[in-house]
Amino acid sequence: MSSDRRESQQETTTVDGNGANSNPVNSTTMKATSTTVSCQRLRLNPNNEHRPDSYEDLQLEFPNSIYSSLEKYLPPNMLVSRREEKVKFMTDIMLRHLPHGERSRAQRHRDYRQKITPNYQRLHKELYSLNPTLVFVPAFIKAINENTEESFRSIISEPSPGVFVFDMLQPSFCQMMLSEIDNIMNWVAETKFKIMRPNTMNKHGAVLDDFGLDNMLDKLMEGFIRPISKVFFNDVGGATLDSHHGFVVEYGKDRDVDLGFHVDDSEVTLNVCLGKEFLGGELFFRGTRCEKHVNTATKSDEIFDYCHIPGQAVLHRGRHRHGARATTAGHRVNMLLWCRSSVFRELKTHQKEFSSWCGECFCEKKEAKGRSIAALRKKLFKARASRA
Ligand SMILES: O=C(O)CCC(=O)C(=O)O
Ligand SMILES: [Fe+2]
Repeated sequence: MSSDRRESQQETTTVDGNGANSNPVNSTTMKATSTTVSCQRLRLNPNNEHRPDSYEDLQLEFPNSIYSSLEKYLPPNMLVSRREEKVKFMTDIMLRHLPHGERSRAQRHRDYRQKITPNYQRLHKELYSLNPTLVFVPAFIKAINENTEESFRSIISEPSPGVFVFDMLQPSFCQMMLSEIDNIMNWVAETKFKIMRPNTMNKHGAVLDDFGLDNMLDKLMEGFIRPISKVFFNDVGGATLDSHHGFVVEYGKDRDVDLGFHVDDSEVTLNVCLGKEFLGGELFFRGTRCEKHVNTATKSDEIFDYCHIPGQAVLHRGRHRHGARATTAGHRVNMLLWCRSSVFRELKTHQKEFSSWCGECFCEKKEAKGRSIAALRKKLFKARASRA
């Protein structure tokens, strides 16, 4: 049996991350604050005159941009408060609106991060804020600044439908990230701290968000991945990506070997190789499927294999079925950003068919259309025959 057939007949797994995309506010103060503000409410009509604070430099429970947007709904007495007090107030309100299970999960995750952030000593501080010229190759920055489909197409290739490939990261940035990751792994080994792994399938690797890189990765998603996804993945919420799960995976000796056939818990996945030197590790793609059709057969034109190159990014729908072959020599490190859209997830619950992106829904729709045209033809033919 060829390896392709084996993969396409394998059951596809949905890989879940720990789902978190946020950093803690001091939990002791948080509890105290929730007692004092829990009876307070947001105002119904925003104060549009108010100029919100910037929250970008803070490690927050929810995406930073939400705080700036929510601020104009604060009651008048809160509008003049210090930024930290506004953060506590808004965090408390948002937490109160999470379902109970979600709230305790968020609390546990906040406690977990609180054990890391004050103790982990960053190696390269410049990695923690996004400086485009430090991170990206010039052609990528130029295409993003122009922000047109044409400019994206000039630097991005699509070797197979729905798989977009482009040069993205500066070699010096890859080096810096690799040494920061080594530093994280050394801290984990020295402190014997049991970290959460990136997802249900990888035993190695680390969640970058948990180590303070969440703000930088949020900027990467908002400023650089969302504009591209808006053009190429509009059908899965590419224009409305609003949260992420950012992590690294490591393959080689004493690390993961390969990654089974799966779909990601994301709308759009950015997968970029950081290095180092390795053999193998190819990504294999086998067509995009909705939940109902995730285990249906692969068509020959959906088979595509991709070889990782350091600095080069692959962008694909999370529902594009894929896996990674064994890294047979050396050490491979990849950075992943699972980008999610809450709007798309909500809309999806009201839909039954996804022919704009699911290969199987598309075929079913085409076949149904073919059948109805054939039935109509037959009817017309019969009518004409009976008139003759
Ligand atoms: O190893 C790779 O490059 C693939 C990783 C991946 O698909 C994932 O983590 O979701
Ligand atoms: Fe994946």
